[in-house]
Amino acid sequence: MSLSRSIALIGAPTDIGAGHRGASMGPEALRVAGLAEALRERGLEVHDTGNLLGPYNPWLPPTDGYRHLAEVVDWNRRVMDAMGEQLKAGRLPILLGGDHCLGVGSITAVARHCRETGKKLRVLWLDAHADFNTSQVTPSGNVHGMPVACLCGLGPDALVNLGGSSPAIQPSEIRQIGIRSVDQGEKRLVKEYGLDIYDMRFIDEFGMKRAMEKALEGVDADTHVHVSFDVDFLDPAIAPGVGTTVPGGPNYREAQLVMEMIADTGRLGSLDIVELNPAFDDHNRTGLLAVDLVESLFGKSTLMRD
Ligand SMILES: NC(=[NH2+])NCCC[C@H](N)C(=O)O
Ligand SMILES: [Mn+2]
Ligand SMILES: [Mn+2]
Repeated sequence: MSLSRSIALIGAPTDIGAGHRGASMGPEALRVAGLAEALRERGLEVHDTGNLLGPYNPWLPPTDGYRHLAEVVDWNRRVMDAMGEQLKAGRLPILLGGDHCLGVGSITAVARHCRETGKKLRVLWLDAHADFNTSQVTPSGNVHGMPVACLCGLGPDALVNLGGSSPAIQPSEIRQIGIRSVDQGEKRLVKEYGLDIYDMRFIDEFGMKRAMEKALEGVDADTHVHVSFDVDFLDPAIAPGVGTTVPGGPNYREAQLVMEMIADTGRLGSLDIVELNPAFDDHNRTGLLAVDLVESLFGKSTLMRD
């Protein structure tokens, strides 16, 4: 990655797709944890574009299998437009979520940018969850459990067709890492769509190094790598500040290795940092950890390599 590359921070302060309130405070927690300063320290130019404005969370129960679908669509349109604008300007956009439903807008923009520029797309989905539910099988109606399905063409028309062509991505363009909570009906869909998943069982058996080697296989000079970093990917012992904790996630060293191996490809083109929920955090500990990991993602490595 060339160090002159400029970065755009895009705040999307909403918890519209989540089952707990508070991810709306994520962008500010990341700023307070020093995200922009840390990236500048790495020699990168950082433009904080501020926060997008979108509908408030009416906090209603789901209807027809979705909670707040209209508002979710509205937020995702804004995210898609903002990400698209920065990609067009040649900047590397970082979405500061916000809950993970925003991955639809973010990755739809990235996929379109790849089509327009003739790049291959590799999405690395770092998460405890597969986020492949539909309104038929969701246990919650929360759209943050559905973005990967929507991106693959399975979901409500307004999200599936957000960028005007469906599906936004092929299942073969995504790799999921750290997965350890997949709902019953979701499991069936994930198999049917042939998602490439490096779950905690794989990581236990073969190690994070092997999982990442596999996840990065085929990434070359023509590849745009998008990282969708759901902070609940991390073990809750080190990252309590999320709404949907699942025990048994990657520890600090494993998470660092993930980020370092992605950095080593030099192909990082865009990033989501989502699901950080300060209402569940302890003195912004999880926000600080997220910033620390993002530094590694942008090439802050061991003393040996610097
Ligand atoms: N992005 C997330 N944190 N997703 C959590 C999803 C939890 C659960 N699978 C659901 O669909 O409700
Ligand atoms: Mn997620
Ligand atoms: Mn998750």
